[in-house]
Amino acid sequence: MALSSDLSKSTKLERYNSYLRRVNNTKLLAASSKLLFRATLLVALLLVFFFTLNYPITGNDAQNNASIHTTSRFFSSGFYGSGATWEKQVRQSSTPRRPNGFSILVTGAAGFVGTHCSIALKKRGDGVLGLDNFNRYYDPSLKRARQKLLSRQQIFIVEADLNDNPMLMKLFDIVPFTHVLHLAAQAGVRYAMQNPQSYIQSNIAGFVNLLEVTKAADPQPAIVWASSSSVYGLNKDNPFSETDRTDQPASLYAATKKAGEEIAHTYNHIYGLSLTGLRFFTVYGPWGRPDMAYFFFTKDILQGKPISIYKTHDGEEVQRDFTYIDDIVKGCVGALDTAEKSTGSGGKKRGPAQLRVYNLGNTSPVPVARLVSILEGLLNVKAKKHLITMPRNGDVPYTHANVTLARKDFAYKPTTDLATGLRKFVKWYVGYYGVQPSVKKETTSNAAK
Ligand SMILES: O=C(O)[C@H]1O[C@H](OP(=O)(O)OP(=O)(O)OC[C@H]2O[C@@H](n3ccc(=O)[nH]c3=O)[C@H](O)[C@@H]2O)[C@H](O)[C@@H](O)[C@@H]1O
Repeated sequence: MALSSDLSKSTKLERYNSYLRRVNNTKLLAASSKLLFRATLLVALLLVFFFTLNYPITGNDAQNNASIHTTSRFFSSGFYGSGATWEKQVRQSSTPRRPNGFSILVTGAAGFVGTHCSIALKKRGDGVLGLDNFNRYYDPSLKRARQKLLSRQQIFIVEADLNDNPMLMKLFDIVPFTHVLHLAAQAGVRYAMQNPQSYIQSNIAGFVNLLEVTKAADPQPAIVWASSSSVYGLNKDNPFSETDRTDQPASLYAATKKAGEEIAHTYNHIYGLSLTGLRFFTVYGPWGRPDMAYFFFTKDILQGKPISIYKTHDGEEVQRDFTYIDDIVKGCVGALDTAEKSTGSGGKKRGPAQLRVYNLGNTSPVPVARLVSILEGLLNVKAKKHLITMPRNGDVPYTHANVTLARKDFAYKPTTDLATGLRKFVKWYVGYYGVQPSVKKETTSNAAK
C-alpha cells in the first residue's frame, strides 16, 4: 500500500513536473514566436519604408515629384550627405584652381544651362559644385549623360532637392561659397497647367529655402539666378526692356518667376544678399531640353510625325527671340563677374547690397515657322506641319529682348544667329541619339560652310 501510495505520489509528481515543463515550453514557444513575429514585422516595415522612398509607384506627376523630393532628401541628408569620401568630393569640386577664383554652387547643374555654365566656369579655374534632384520632368537619362560630362571635368553633383534644408546647410558649413548660380527650377510654360504644384515647390519654396540658407551663411554668397522672359507676359512694348511692366503673367510658370524677382527684392532688402536675376529668352542648343519646341520638333520631323505650329488669335505668326546657349553662358559668367559681394553675414544686414535684373536674349525675333524651315533644311526631311491657333495654355505671341543694360554692365553681346545655332544643335542631336547618317552628312557639310 505504502509502495503503491509512494508510486502514485511519484507518478503524480512526475506528471506535475511534466505538466510544468509543457507549460514552460509552451510559454517559451509563445514568447519566441512573439519575438519572431515582432522582428519580422519590423523588417517588413523597414522594407516597405525603403521601397516607398526609392520607387514611387504613382503615375501622377505631382505626387511623383513629391516622392522624388522625399527620396533625395532622405538619402542626401542621411546617407550620401555624410562620410569622408563624399565630403572630399564636395571640397575638391568647389575649390578654385586660379588665383582669386570663385567657389560656386550651381543649382540645376545637370540641367541644360547648368551643365554649360558649370563647364565654362570650371574651365577657367573656378571651383564648381553642382546640386540637382534629377527629377523626371524630362528624360532623366539625358541628365545622367550631362552628369557624366561634368564628372569628366571633375565637377561633382550633390544629388538633393532645393528644399532639402539640412543638406544645403551642410554644404555651406563645408564650403565658403563666394557665389551661387541658381538655375534649378521647374521650367516649361505649358506644363504649368498640368502640374501647377511642382512650380510652387521648386520656383517658390525651393528658392526661399536657398535664400534662407544663404542669408544665414557666413560669408553670404552673391547670387545670380534664372528668371525668364515670360515675366513680360502680355506686355505690349517692343522690344522688352527691364523697366517695362511685368505684372501680367500669362502662365503660372511666369507668375512664379515674377514672384522670384519680388522675393529676391525682399531678401536683398532685409538681409543684404547680393541678387541678380537673368531673364532668359527661349534658350536652345546642344544638350538642350527635350520639352522645348525646337527639340521635339526635331524628334517628330525625323520620325515623320506631324507638328503643330502656333499662330496668334489674330492670325499672326508666333515669334520668339531664340537665344543660343553659348551667348547665355557668356551672360551668366558676365553677371557673376560683376556681382558685388553680399553685405550681410550670419543673417544680419550690414549695408545696402546690389539688386539687379537683366534681359539675356538674342535681340532678333524669329517666327516659329521659320525655325521649322531651318530644321527641315538641316535634317533634310519635310515636316508634316499643322498651322493651328495657339491654345490658351500660357503661351505669349511674341518675345524680343532689349539687352542694352547687360551690354553696358558686362559687355553682353549675342553673336549666334538661329540658323548657326540650330546647325550646332542638330549636329549634337544626331550624334547623341545616333540617327540617320544622311542627316549627319548634311549637317557636317553645312557646318563646314
Ligand atoms: O524664354 C523663356 O522665357 C522661356 O522659354 C521657353 O518657353 P517658350 O518660349 O514657350 O519655348 P518653347 O516651348 O520651346 O516654344 C517655342 C515657340 O514654339 C511655339 N510652339 C510650341 C509648341 C508647339 O507645339 N508649337 C509651337 O508653335 C511656342 O508658342 C513658342 O512660340 C522655356 O520653355 C521656358 O522655360 C523659358 O523660361
